[in-house]
Order: sequence, then C-alpha cells, then structure tokens
Amino acid sequence: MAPPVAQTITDPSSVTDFVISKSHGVRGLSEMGLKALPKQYIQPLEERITTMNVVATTNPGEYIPIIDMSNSDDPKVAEAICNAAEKWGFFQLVNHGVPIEVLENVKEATHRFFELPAEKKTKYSVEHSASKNVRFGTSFSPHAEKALEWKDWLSLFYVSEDEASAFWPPACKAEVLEYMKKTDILTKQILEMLMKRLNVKELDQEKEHLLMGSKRINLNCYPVCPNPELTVGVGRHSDVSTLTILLQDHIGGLYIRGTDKKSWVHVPPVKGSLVINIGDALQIMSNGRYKSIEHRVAANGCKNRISVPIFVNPRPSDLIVPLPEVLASGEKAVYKQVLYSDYVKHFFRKAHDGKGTIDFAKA
Ligand SMILES: CC(C)(COP(=O)(O)OP(=O)(O)OC[C@H]1O[C@@H](n2cnc3c(N)ncnc32)[C@H](O)[C@@H]1OP(=O)(O)O)[C@@H](O)C(=O)NCCC(=O)NCCSC(=O)/C=C/c1ccc(O)cc1
Ligand SMILES: O=C(O)CCC(=O)C(=O)O
Ligand SMILES: [Fe+2]
Repeated sequence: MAPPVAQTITDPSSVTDFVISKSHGVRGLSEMGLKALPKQYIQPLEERITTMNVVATTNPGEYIPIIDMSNSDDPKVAEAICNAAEKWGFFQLVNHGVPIEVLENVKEATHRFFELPAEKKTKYSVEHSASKNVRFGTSFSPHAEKALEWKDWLSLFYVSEDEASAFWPPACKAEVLEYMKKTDILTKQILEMLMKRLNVKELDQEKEHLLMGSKRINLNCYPVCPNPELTVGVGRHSDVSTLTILLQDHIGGLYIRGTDKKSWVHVPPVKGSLVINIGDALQIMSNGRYKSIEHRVAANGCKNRISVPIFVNPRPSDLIVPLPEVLASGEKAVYKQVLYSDYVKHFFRKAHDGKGTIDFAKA
C-alpha cells in the first residue's frame, strides 16, 4: 500500500525514499494521484519539451522513413534502410516478419510487470536483485542526475536461457524471451544490408559476434505525470548499442534530433511497426557513416506509456574501432579503439548528456 500523500510529498528526501529506496517508482507517485510534480523532477528550461522547436507534421513517414519489408530481397529495401541509417539514424519497419501477436504479448507483459506492487518489484532492484543482469530502477542514473526523469524501468541483460529462466521476473519472462528470439532474423537482415554498403561482404561468425554478440532488453514505463511540461520521460541521449529495435505503444512521445541538428522530430506510433535506430557502437565501427542520433521522450499527462527496446550490442569484452573495410580506401579513423564494456560503463556512470558520450572514443 502507498503511504498517505502528505507523508511522501512534503519533503524531498521522503520522495526519494519512496520512489527509489522503497521501489515504488514514479508509478507509485502517479498512482497516489499526486497533484504537482515534486521538485526533483523539474528539468531546466532548456531540457523541457515544448512545441516551439518541434517540427509539425500530420503525415507519418514525411520525415523519418517508414520502410516496408515485405519484399526484403528487393535491393530497394536495402537501399532505403542504408539511406535512412546515414541520414536520420532512425527508421520504422512494417511487415518486418516479427509476428504482431509476439509484440502484443510483450506489451501486455510489460504492463503486467509494472502493475506489480512495490514489494514484488523491489526484488529486482540493484540492492536486492539475485542477478547483476536483472535490474529494476527509476530515472536513468538518480545519483548522478541534477533533475530526475519521469520513468521506471526493468533492464534484462541476456546471458543464457538458464540464467533468464532462473532470474527474470515470471510476470514477463516468457514474452520477453519470445520477443528477443523472434527479432533475431530481422536484426541479422538489417545488419547484413548495412554491412554491404560498408564493403563487408559477409556476416561471418566473427562479425556477427562483434555486431550482435550481446543483448539487453529494457522494459520502460512512463506513468501519467501531473506536470508533463516541466519534466521529461527520458533526457537527451544516444544509445550505446550497435542497433536498437524499439517497440513503442500507440501513445507517442519519442522525439529525435532533426537533420538540421536543432529541431526535434516526432516518431509517430505506426500500428505493427518496429522503430530501428543506429547506436554509438555502429557509428564508431562505420567511422561516422551511420548516425547514432540524439533522442528523448516527453512525459504524458493522461496516459501510462510503455516501450520495449532491444539493445543489440557487441560483447562487453569486444574492442570496438572503425572497421578495416571502411578504412581500406584511405579514410582517416575518426574514432580510436575502446573496450566496449568501458564505453558502456562510461555511459551509465553519468547523467544523460546528449551526444557527449561518443567523445570518449574520439581519436
Ligand atoms: C558494463 C555492463 C553494462 C555492466 O557490467 P558489470 O560488470 O556487470 O558492472 P556493474 O553491474 O557493476 O555495472 C557497472 C555500472 O553500470 C551501471 N549499470 C549496469 N546496468 C545498468 C542498467 N541496466 N541501467 C543503468 N545502469 C546500469 C551500474 O549501476 C554500475 O554503475 P556504478 O555503480 O556507478 O559503477 C556490462 O554488462 C556490459 O558491458 N554490457 C554490454 C552490453 C550493454 O549492456 N550495452 C548497453 C546497451 S543499453 C543502451 O544502448 C541504452 C540504454 C539506455 C538506458 C536508459 C536510457 O534512459 C537510455 C538508454
Ligand atoms: O521510450 C522510447 O520510445 C525510447 C526510450 C529510449 O530512448 C531508450 O530506452 O533508450
Ligand atoms: Fe534511447
């Protein structure tokens, strides 16, 4: 049971205790029917998402491409994917081969997990989780952030079927595993297309491990927020993955940096689609040809939004560096060699800072 409202919102340390230490998350605050945003969540003016710098459109596909994968052998599909990866760093796929039922099931399982009472979810918090690879948390990095984000999450790093079976929450385990397995063919197809343009002819075992040797699946929950205009769901960041396969629900709120590097473009929910974006690891390996684009998520005043990204990554022990095939023509390396786990730790250690993370790998 949630404690009485007055007890939790009158002083800031009790908000932190309730949301973070007691694992109620922002969902707990939201369910109490809180009337005003606690001050820890108030973002500086420049981080708030207003209509001012958002590109207006009513036509999905006008900006961020929506690509039909029905005829995935048609060279036009590969061309559209590679062009989108170079220009936007984001695209949406329809008729991608992942059964709609699998997507619906994982969305339902995500709601089921976040609806659990705090005493069940706290079993997966950093303090209590039986596995380092399973973590329930809130905001991004609460101890490093000046202003918190209006978001709760469950993060699952896939190691093996046995580990998942033993430690992932029963409320969502089967559905998340199925979603992860059913996206594997699509992931390989996309990577093969992207690699061909970089003169990598074949996705052999070694390349496959380097590009997709580890996976992290996050379940994100953005509960109804009392003052959405004052805060954010997720602050400006780029993903540190090779590729991210993102399932969003019908609510919307994801914005990406436009090609002018100033404006923000909405990624409109498209029924049955998957959003794909390039991560920092692939920006580095392609020597900057494919773009890992800054993005962020608005908070919502009326609805609980969920999303489920699969971060497809190198393995923690991999060294990432511009691919030899890309540099073969004499192009100068823009990035130096970094150990992937060092790169990820650098990302997790600080608050979100837009495109700042990749400076860690600048040559
Ligand atoms: C370095 C890892 C992540 C953990 O290594 P570990 O040896 O088990 O280390 P720790 O468990 O001690 O965690 C190291 C640090 O990372 C933090 N961390 C450990 N998982 C987590 C976790 N899911 N969440 C947020 N901190 C964590 C953790 O709190 C800790 O911080 P600190 O206590 O300050 O040292 C290791 O698994 C690794 O190299 N994994 C490679 C694959 C991988 O996870 N790639 C990241 C894909 S995620 C991505 O692209 C975007 C994610 C994202 C997420 C949220 C957003 O808002 C936006 C974007
Ligand atoms: O919720 C979303 O639409 C995107 C979330 C995101 O950017 C992330 O988890 O890295
Ligand atoms: Fe992201």
